[in-house]
Amino acid sequence: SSIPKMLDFYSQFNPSPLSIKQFIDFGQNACEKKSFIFLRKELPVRLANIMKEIALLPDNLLNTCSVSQVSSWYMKSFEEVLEYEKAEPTHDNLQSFCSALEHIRNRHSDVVQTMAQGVIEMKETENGNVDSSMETSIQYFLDRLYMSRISIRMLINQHTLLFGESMERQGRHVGCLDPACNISDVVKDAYENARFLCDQYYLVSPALEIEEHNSMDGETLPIRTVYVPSHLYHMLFELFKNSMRAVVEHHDQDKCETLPPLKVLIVRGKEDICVKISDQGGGIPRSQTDQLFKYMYSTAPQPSKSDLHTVPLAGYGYGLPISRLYARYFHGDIVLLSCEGYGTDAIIYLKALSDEANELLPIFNKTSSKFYRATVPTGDWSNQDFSNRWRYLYSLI
Ligand SMILES: N#Cc1c[nH]c2ncccc12
Repeated sequence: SSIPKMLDFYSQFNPSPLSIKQFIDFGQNACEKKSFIFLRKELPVRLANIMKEIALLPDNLLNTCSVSQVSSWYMKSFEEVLEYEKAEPTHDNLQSFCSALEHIRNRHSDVVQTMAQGVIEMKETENGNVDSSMETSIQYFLDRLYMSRISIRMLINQHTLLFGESMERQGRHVGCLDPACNISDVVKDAYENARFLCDQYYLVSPALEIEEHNSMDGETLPIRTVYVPSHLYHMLFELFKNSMRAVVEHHDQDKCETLPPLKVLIVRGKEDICVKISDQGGGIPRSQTDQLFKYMYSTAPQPSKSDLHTVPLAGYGYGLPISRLYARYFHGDIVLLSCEGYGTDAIIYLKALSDEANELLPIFNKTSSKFYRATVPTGDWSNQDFSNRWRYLYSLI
């Protein structure tokens, strides 16, 4: 039957969140047929859910050529997966399913940049005055689009790593998961790479001090957990770049003082694992902290490509909002606590227990579609400026 009918059909189902424990348990004695049977239903469900939401976008964003480009990528991928809806799990079909997934993953590799371009195009058509309710609904949508994309790429990566050509044993790794991820090793890795960029541009960089406390499981060190190292690396690399930039720019060089070091504290608690990066980079005022997580705010007209690699720590780009989505994807978070005039603590929270680390997935339903069409009540807090209406509405969801 037609694609729009299939869209309506599959968008009625809620996505099924998997926990890190389920990913690991399945992957440790993985069965390609079971994975195929699960994915040929779950991928269309997740694709259809987010495609319904793309269709609800404000017209001035939906009609930009960038957003229609992204929408056509999703439509094409949805069709391609549906070709396997009733296919027999023969060796050939399993093999072609795997390459179809790799093809889909490549098709969607530039979704984030293309959406950022769409936001810029929209700002141009609105000649810059985008009201805050528009900003809030774009923030709401992009958070959900990118979270959905993280989850679909996680499913595709697990299947192609476990059953694809690159079958060579990944040591103890299970797909892109490491059952014994050494957190301080990932911290050092991200620090060294951010420091390389910092040295290249500023000729100096702050030192790193790491401290670990394990209040659980016999206080064993180093602290290890089941996680996706590439997700943790992405978050740490982004935070280190911002901390280093703040420290170097806050300390004028001619005094030849050594820069204050970045201090990282890794703590294993009963429920949470925390990775705190403390810098003495002068901090930012409280009024600006949540701006750093905004897609609209951080979509400054992109410096030309040449600038981006010459000024590696320039702008904030989408790094912070997307890093926070990676943390939230398995029910963790990223929080920025700044003391203006002194420095900033950036804390990554992870779930300590893999059976509590469930995927956090957007669900297309009446609530989410209402969000795009709502007329909101007048302010209900004293001297609340009316731009915060959406925040109030958001709090209801
Ligand atoms: N992320 C992050 C940051 C970590 N330290 C910072 N200082 C000023 C502005 C942003 C940051």
